[in-house]
Amino acid sequence: ACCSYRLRDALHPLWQSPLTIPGGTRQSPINIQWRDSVYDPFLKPLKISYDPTTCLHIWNNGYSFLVEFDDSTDRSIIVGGPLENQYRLKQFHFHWGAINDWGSEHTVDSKFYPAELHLVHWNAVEYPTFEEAVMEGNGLAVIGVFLKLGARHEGLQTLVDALPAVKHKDTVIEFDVFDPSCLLPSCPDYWTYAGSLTTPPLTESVTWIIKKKPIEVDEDQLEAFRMLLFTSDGEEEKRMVDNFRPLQPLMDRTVRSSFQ
Ligand SMILES: NS(=O)(=O)c1ccc(C(=O)NCc2ccccc2F)cc1
Ligand SMILES: [Zn+2]
Repeated sequence: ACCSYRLRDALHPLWQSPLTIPGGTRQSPINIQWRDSVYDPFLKPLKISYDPTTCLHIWNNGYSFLVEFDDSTDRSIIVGGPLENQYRLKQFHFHWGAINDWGSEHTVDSKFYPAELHLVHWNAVEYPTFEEAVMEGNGLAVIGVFLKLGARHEGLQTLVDALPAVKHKDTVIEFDVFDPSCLLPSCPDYWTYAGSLTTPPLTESVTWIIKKKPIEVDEDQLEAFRMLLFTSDGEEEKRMVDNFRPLQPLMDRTVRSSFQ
């Protein structure tokens, strides 16, 4: 019974693959224990410059909905913070729950937020393609932003209005102009740690930059996320909710903060 319990526990329904990578030492997401994070005065401010016209389309990939960008040039980049190089924006997506009590991937002092935004960037200075960067320890940089229930977010609304068009898995809609910096909190404070992708292939290639302050969205906007489907048109409908990975062990890692 004990081993089957462990086996059942290790194979998460959403990913069908082991939840912890055998031998993984830097898996994500993690709980950020505020008091255990270490202020690093050498961390630089994160510099973000996105060109809204690099936006391409919104795509339901059966895990989340992604807003993808033209990453063939350095028009939308981040630099500074904990990063040695500049990193190119490739896509952003969200993770959310069936109800407001959970949904984020990272937690802060064991508190879940109802949703979490991930802005995915790759190191185009050192690697020729995203696919190669995904396999390297310093290949990716993902900015995580917590969403909390509150006022309606006008910038998010343009995205929410497009979601009915990507209700089913493998549907895509053109999305010409969008500036993702409108989804970032104004406060510059962040935590950073070395981690991994939170969906397969779970590679340990991500420098995580988690913003301390959440953005506010309203109930209708969260509900719009929850009307998306994991399933393709014609299949038995499964609502796209609870698309977050369980917390992973911190192991021998320190979370640094850019603030005191
Ligand atoms: N939730 S997250 O950690 O921010 C995350 C970010 C990006 C991916 C991704 O690009 N997967 C597809 C993929 C495509 C090509 C090569 C490798 C890949 F993982 C997965 C998870
Ligand atoms: Zn993600």
